[in-house]
Amino acid sequence: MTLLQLNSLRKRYGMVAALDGIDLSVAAGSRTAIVGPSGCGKTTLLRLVAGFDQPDEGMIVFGGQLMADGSAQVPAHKRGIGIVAQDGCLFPHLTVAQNIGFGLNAERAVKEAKAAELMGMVGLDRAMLSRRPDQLSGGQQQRVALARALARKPRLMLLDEPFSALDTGLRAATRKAVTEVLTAAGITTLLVTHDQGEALAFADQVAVMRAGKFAQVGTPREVYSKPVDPVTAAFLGEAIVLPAVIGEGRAESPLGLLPVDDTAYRGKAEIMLRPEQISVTHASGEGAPGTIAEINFCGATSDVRITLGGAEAFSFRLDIPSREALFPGDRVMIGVSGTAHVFR
Ligand SMILES: Nc1ncnc2c1ncn2[C@@H]1O[C@H](COP(=O)(O)OP(=O)(O)OP(=O)(O)O)[C@@H](O)[C@H]1O
Repeated sequence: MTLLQLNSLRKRYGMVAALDGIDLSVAAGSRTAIVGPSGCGKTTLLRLVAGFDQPDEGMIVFGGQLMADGSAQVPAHKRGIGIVAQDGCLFPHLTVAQNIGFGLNAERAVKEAKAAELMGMVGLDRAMLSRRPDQLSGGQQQRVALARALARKPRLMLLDEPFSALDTGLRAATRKAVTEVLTAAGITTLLVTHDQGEALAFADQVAVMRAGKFAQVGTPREVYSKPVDPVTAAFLGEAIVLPAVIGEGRAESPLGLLPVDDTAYRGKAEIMLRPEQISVTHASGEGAPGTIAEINFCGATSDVRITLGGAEAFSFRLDIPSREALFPGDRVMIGVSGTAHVFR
């Protein structure tokens, strides 16, 4: 069942088309991530869904009800949508308990009991209920912000880069905890992030955004393994893109003859491989010949640039395990596993 439907949404700020025709279906109970570079329109989209701003054109339907269609608009507080922003936006002068209970229409004792229950849900010690936000770590503040949003029992939760202010380890742990809480509560979630890894790890549907449009919408595996174009491919991770001639399910490429994922296509095209498909060994192994043009030791892995067939035009960069001692000028063999993706 579709909980949220966006049709041809457009929003301009003066000359800037912040949203330029957005279509999206969000299934009830699912997790969708919207990922894209800074300024592509992610926050604008969340603001429109939350009801903080109005689309110029297009339609937002939530739970079968029209929320906005360019002229009419259901106000934010009547939508039943929760939001957690980048910095949590907790009220600094209120305690954790007061923050969580804020805006709840209930007696004090009921609010306090609710706050205590939600602290358990988001994995925080109830002893923190009497603290103020500045007495909590960044990760703890984000969990309180989530508890506050959960208190209103939203049907849809919007997360606007809620982990970006946290350092790497805490970020992954907080993301996992938040995902578990939302899944257990069965709350449909829309996450906005500029972090590809976060989007792929979090969501069952990923929408890749570029200049106010969705370049691609699909499962994490689809968008990662079958990106629509080289720009989308590079945005979602390291991509090795090479020219090729395709025919009968195979590509003639600078890396030799490779099986491709598009068996119908014939002719010239670019192909893409992900680095985990590539192995590099000393010249005695099997594969296509190449030369190490550059190598930078980074500990467990080394960043190498490899040229194929002596042509700079066919060079690519790759992180490889550092266990093999390789040096500039070394001849290597490059093995490929799996299929190459064809950009038609
Ligand atoms: N209130 C506004 N007035 C004018 N321009 C705006 C306004 N809000 C957003 N924009 C512009 O609209 C575009 C999209 O902005 P938005 O904040 O949605 O991007 P974003 O993808 O969320 O970026 P970031 O990842 O940096 O937060 C940008 O070019 C931005 O400068």
